[in-house]
Amino acid sequence: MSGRSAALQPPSDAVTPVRHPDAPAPGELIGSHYGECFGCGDGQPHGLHLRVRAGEGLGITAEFTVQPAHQGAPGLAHGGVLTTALDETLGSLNWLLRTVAVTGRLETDFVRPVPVGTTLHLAAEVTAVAGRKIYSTATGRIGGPGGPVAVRADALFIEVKVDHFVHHGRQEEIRVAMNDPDQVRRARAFEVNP
Ligand SMILES: CCCCCCCCCCCCCC(=O)SCCNC(=O)CCNC(=O)[C@H](O)C(C)(C)COP(=O)(O)OP(=O)(O)OC[C@H]1O[C@@H](n2cnc3c(N)ncnc32)[C@H](O)[C@@H]1OP(=O)(O)O
Repeated sequence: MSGRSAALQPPSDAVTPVRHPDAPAPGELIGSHYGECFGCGDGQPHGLHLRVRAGEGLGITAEFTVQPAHQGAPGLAHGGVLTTALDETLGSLNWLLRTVAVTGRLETDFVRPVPVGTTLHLAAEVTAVAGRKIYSTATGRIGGPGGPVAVRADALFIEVKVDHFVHHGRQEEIRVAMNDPDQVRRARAFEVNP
């Protein structure tokens, strides 16, 4: 059983967005947007260390292997961790639009249990854009990229300015990020008009 709420249905004036000409090439590994990110950063020992690749059009793929630190029930991935993997994959679609956006709404269907040690093969795509609202969908499969769906999600991301993070983030981390030229470059890479 699945279904998305009305808030995740694109309005009638939504359009199909265009892949940004400077988006990473299909097949290119998309680096982490922030080293301390729980989803994609290398700086989090128990993070997901998600590896994301740009796909064709408005799609991307990603992989994440469930570790013992990600358990909910014995030997099984925690649902919140699986949702994080979907959220991070969907968030990486920002790179294809070169837009900065944050998750506004995310609805997950848990279809099959995912044991520890399993590699989750994720695929996500942007489906529509209406003003600042970006609609997207993702699946996570087990046993290979063509294997059965274990989780799927629909999401609404809302475009924000980089200032969103500077204003809301704890100053300690913001200061470190702003003093890191690589981090500033990565943040600016999301923006169409830096
Ligand atoms: C320096 C370092 C930089 C690093 C960069 C890394 C970036 C990558 C990060 C990726 C990390 C991975 C991902 C993560 O983990 S992102 C982290 C998790 N997400 C957040 O923390 C977001 C928290 N929420 C907010 O900040 C605000 O609520 C936002 C910004 C989202 C909207 O507040 P804002 O005041 O700006 O806008 P608005 O309220 O006028 O709404 C605008 C439109 O949107 C519609 N709407 C809004 N919410 C919802 C909803 N829940 N359901 C349905 N609709 C919703 C709303 O009806 C309106 O529609 P319309 O009236 O126009 O039709």
